[in-house]
Formats: sequence, structure tokens, C-alpha cells
Amino acid sequence: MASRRAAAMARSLSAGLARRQRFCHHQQLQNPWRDAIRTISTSPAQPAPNPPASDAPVAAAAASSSSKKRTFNVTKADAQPAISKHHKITVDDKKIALPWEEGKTSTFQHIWLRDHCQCSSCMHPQTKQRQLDTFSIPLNIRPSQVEPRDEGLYVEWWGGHESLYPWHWLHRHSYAPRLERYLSVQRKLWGSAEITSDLPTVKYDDVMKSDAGVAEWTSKIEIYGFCFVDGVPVTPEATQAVVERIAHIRHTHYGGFWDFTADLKMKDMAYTNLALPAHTDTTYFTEPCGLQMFHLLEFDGTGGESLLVDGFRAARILRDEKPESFRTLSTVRIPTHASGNEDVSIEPYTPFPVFNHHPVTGELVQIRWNNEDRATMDRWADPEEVEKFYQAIFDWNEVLKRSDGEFWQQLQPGKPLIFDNWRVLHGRGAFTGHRRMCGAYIARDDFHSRLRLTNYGRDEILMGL
Ligand SMILES: C[N+](C)(C)CCCC[C@H](N)C(=O)O
Ligand SMILES: O=C(O)CCC(=O)C(=O)O
Repeated sequence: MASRRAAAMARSLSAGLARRQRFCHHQQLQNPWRDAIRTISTSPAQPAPNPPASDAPVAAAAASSSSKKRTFNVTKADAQPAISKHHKITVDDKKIALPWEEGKTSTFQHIWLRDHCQCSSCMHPQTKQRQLDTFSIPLNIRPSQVEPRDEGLYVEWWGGHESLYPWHWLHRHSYAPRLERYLSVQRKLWGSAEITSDLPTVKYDDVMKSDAGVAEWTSKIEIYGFCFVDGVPVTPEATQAVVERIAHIRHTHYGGFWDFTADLKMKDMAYTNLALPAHTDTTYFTEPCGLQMFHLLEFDGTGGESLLVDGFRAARILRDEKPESFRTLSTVRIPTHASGNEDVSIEPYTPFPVFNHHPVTGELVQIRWNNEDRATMDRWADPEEVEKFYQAIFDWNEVLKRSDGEFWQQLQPGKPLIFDNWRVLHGRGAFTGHRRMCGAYIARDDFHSRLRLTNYGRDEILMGL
């Protein structure tokens, strides 16, 4: 029995790892909880501190919920972190200390643990929203019993509410110390030569018929910053159906799904036959669009090639070669606007710099660069900064224009392109003749939702929330 179970565990874990290999073949996924099979230690139950005097505040909500039939919402993961067999779980008036087999000890404040109870009366089983009234928990709440069990840590609280915290949940959410890194994908930065020989592409049929196809598609967009879809019927309808396999379209003042030609129907230079230098779209929104799809439906003229530049690679080059300019473009906020159409004049609630970094990790997460949509820059903390800013954008432009970073491709009917508008800059050569393009925007968070769910599975994602 045990060997069959171990074999099943190994199979499901290796399947999980295999799936992860496909998703993250360009990165070392730092997820120790997925790479090691752990057993569960059953160290003896620890006597909890004496229950409080009878006049201690008891959480009314907790007391009433103990009468309802509840499930603990516990799904046992294939591999669980194990608590130490040799060190005891300790409980004081403020927190619980959990010694892990790996040698570290996590501490959790009682109020935090009670507030994060996963049972079906505290966490809505369908909506995964907290339905516990946090503010009914006494701030000085303490457990009346703590007991390690196979599935996890069992706690009975003052007032009788019972909680069960799966070991893998506790290990994942350990905050003192943090034990696990968030799921993160190491992106593959590219220059034109290397990407031309290895164009990220997926098949229309794969994308349309299964979420596994969408998993491959979204992971390639995340790793490379763009991806072609091969074999799409040359119609706006089929193109819209493909892009909606990722998420609903983000509507803007250009409409939802767009189908455009050089007719200036919208008062933006995209609706002309002019060349457009490398830029990111919608820099005038507080949140620029996440993905953008282009499908060339008709073209009978000359020119009109599409340009892609890996903005994260270009930013790294600028940082290494001209650190002062990189710093300037990471700090100087650039006003932007979209005011061509009579009925709009769009600006973000505040200007943003070209390079926007994650507030916690510091990593570069978003590039906002469109020199055409840059508004008048008349707010300088120090007017001496003006020359430094122009030097910085000249340096940035010089890097963007380097041929080893420019990937030029004439789009083909039937093979639409989708790209990460927070990372990859795009542009176009001037053209003659009739040229009809269709496509759409998708919001960044909607893209990431689909990326994570199709590549990691709902249980895994929910466990991390
Ligand atoms: C909607 N469609 C993609 C056709 C045109 C978008 C216009 C792009 C605009 N100049 C910007 O940089 O945001
Ligand atoms: O027409 C194209 O190929 C691209 C237009 C463009 O850059 C845009 O719409 O932002």
C-alpha cells in the first residue's frame, strides 16, 4: 500500500515537474516545495498555554461558527514540508513557533493565524473570499489546543473555533522567516540574430482546442515577450476568437477589437502610412495595456514591416553602458497624452518614468516609451535636469536603434503576432498601398491570471494566495 502510494506521489510530482519543465525551460524555477518529497512528522501534541480567565473576550463569530458543519478546505499536496521530529512546537501568549525538518523555525502570530483560517466558514469555499469577520477576533486571541496532524497543524481557539493549516500552506506562507520564493519565470532576453533563429510560435489548433495550448502560448509570451500564432484563419472573427482564448479584450477609446487601415478614422498616427519608431502603446493610461495582438489581413503595397525590440534587454544595455541615463529614465516622470480624437484627452493620474521597477524586488517590470505621445515637459524639480534628460533619451534611442536589437518582420496573413506591451517595443516601416490590420489589447493582470492558471493549475495558485 505504502509503495503504491509513494509511486503515485512520485508520478504526480514528476508530472508536475515535467509540466514545469515545459513552462520554464529557460529558468531555474525556485520552488523547493515542488522539488522535494517530504514526509510528515508527527511530533507529540504540545500542551497549549492555560486557557484565559473566564472574563477573557471570546470571539462571538468563532463560537457560533463551531456549531455549523464545516470542512477544513484541506487538499493534501503531493509533497508536504515536514515539521521537525526533534524540536517541539512552542506556543506563547502571542505566537506559535513551528520548527521545520529543514532546520528553520517559522513563527506565526495567533491573530494572524486565526484571521487566515481556511475552513469553509471562514473562507467561502466557492469564492475563496474571507467570510470570517476579522474584527470579531479578540486581538489577544490564543489557542486552547495545538496539535500537529498528518494533514497539518490543528488549532482549537478560545471560544471553540477549530482550524487546520496544511503543512504546505504554512510553509508557503511562512513570513518569519519567508521560506519560499514566489513563482517567478526567468525571462529570456533576446537580440535579433538569436530570436530570428528561434521564433516563438504556437499552432492555432493547439491554442483553440485546449488549455494546454494556451499554457504553451502564454508561457512563451512571458519568456520571450512575444509569440506568433500559426494557422489562424484570415478574418477578424477568427483573430478575435484567438485573442479571447487568453482573456476578454481591454476596451479603449479605439474600441474593443480593432480592424484598421491608414484612414485616420482614429486621430492617431497608427491610422496613417507613416513609419512609427519603436514604442510601447497606451503610455497615457495609468495602466498601459498588457498585451497587444496584430494580425495583418490585407496588404498590397510596399514597406510596412513590423519592428520588435526587447525593451528589457535594451534597458540592461543602457544600465550597463550609461548608468546615469538609466537612472535618469528610472526617475524623471514623463507626461503623456492621447488627444487626437475630438472626444478624448487622456492622461495618467501622474506621469511615469520610462523604466518602472517593482516596489519590493526592484526588478524592472514595465517600460513606458512613446516619444510621439510625450506631452510638454514643464515641471522640473531642478531645471538643470533638462539637459541630463535629453542626454538620457538620446542614449536610450541610440540603444533602441541598434541593429542587433531590432527584429524586423513583415507580418503575414494567417500568422498574427502578440506581444507584451510592458516589455517589448514595437514599430512599423512606412508603407504604400492598402494595408488592413486587426487586433486587440489585453490587460496585464488578465494575461497573468491565465498564464498562471494554465501553467500551474488552480489548486497550486489558490494555495499561494
Ligand atoms: C488601436 N491601435 C492599436 C490600432 C492603435 C493604437 C494607437 C497607439 C498609440 N499611438 C499608442 O502608442 O498608444
Ligand atoms: O500598423 C502597425 O503595424 C503598428 C501600429 C502601431 O504601432 C500601433 O498601433 O501602436
